[in-house]
Amino acid sequence: MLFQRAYAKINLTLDVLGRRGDGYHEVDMVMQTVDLSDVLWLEPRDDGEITMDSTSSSVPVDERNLCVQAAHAFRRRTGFRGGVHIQLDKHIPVAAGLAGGSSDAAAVLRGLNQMSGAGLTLDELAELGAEIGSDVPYCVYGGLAIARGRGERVTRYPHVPAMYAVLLHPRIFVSTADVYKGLSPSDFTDAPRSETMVQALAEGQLERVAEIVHNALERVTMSLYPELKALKERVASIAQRPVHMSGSGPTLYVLTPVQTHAQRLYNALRGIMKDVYVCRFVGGYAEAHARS
Ligand SMILES: C[C@@](CO)(OP(=O)(O)O)[C@H](O)COP(=O)(O)OP(=O)(O)OC[C@H]1O[C@@H](n2ccc(N)nc2=O)[C@H](O)[C@@H]1O
Ligand SMILES: Nc1ncnc2c1ncn2[C@@H]1O[C@H](COP(=O)(O)OP(=O)(O)O)[C@@H](O)[C@H]1O
Repeated sequence: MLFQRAYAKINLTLDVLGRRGDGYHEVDMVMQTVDLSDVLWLEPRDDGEITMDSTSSSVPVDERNLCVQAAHAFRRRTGFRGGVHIQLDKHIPVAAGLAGGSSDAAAVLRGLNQMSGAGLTLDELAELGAEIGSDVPYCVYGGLAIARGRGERVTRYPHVPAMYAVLLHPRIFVSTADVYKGLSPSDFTDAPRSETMVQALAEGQLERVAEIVHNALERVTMSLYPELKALKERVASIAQRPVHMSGSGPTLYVLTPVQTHAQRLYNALRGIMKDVYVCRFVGGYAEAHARS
């Protein structure tokens, strides 16, 4: 049995440069892994089947699951014929803007690479991941990175900022496709903030980071879900710090470089919401099982 951890991400910046002809948007985003994770167990099957189970009833366990899609994509790419049963212990909220599904898919790619001995590089796994979803290539690497294109062009930064994020997941279901559809040209920019963000993180200007955070999708998500806007204002008044949204939402987060501040904030926010998490920024996945 093989064990893989699949971490959540938050978007520290998310700029949209414009709409493309293929139904996607050209984006430029700073992604950061946080230590909220799903756990996957991969068990070889003698009959060559791909099957899965999940602790969460909110995700399908058939071909719609990104884990199953990743296993098929891996077999197509490598010719690996082995079967696998995937046990998914789900802890990352679903459809939350935290890339839980993409991260699970990336974990299956890394896990099958190890199990099969196929020896694909992380770059090759990331390229394969793009067939499954825009965020999967980033999730193959994890850590701090800028993702461009539709998300699949990833530049990694080895730096791990000493930062905490308090995440809040209001139980609202958000469709990523609907949010992108709601963008208008006034949401687009030619001047993405990603380089500025990465520089501030590298220079340890952690208090500046919260000022640079930007998410072009926030206007749309907040207009689709006015209750989220109200919640954000309430959280800001409790936290006395800026509150941000990850990805297409609805997860909100507050950043602080001080662990005791994060813990205090967690205690205060638990009074108004059930799904609150104190997370630390973490680096990328070890490359031990892939050629470099
Ligand atoms: C918004 C982001 C930010 O990190 O994350 P989440 O909120 O999903 O975590 C991503 O761009 C989401 O990536 P992901 O969830 O992998 O998207 P995909 O499955 O590839 O696409 C879902 C749908 O979103 C739209 N889409 C996605 C990516 C992109 N660059 N432009 C788009 O317009 C398309 O309509 C697409 O059909
Ligand atoms: N392993 C998985 N975990 C979570 N969601 C999954 C998974 N496989 C497929 N999905 C589907 O993908 C959609 C987006 O899920 P998720 O990746 O959690 O959100 P987001 O893209 O907002 O970060 C959901 O509608 C869910 O049903």
